[in-house]
Amino acid sequence: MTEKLSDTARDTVLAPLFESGWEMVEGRDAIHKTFKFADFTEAFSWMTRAALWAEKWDHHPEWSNVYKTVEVTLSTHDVDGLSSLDAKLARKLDTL
Ligand SMILES: C[C@H](O)[C@H](O)[C@H]1CNC2=NC(N)=NC(=O)C2=N1
Repeated sequence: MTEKLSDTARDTVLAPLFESGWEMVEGRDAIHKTFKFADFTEAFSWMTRAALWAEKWDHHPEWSNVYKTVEVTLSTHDVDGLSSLDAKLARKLDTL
């Protein structure tokens, strides 16, 4: 069962993500990061790899792509806020 991140978990789990460019979305319990690539092919192939992880983990990003930029917001809709699944997916997106 997925649960909202506790205050203590937030300190340990979110801190490294903030270091790598993720930030809280204003007015919402969600995190956001802008990913920039060399060109559209790089951006879209990264999205394709990301989509396979999202599907494997049944946890999906809110995202949009314009040319070589991908805007990603992560939140867990089932709990209306951040869960460990968002942190897990964020870490994966940072390494793809
Ligand atoms: C039924 C299915 O498991 C759920 O709707 C999953 C699918 N992907 C999801 N993705 C995200 N980001 N949050 C969810 O709560 C969620 N729930």
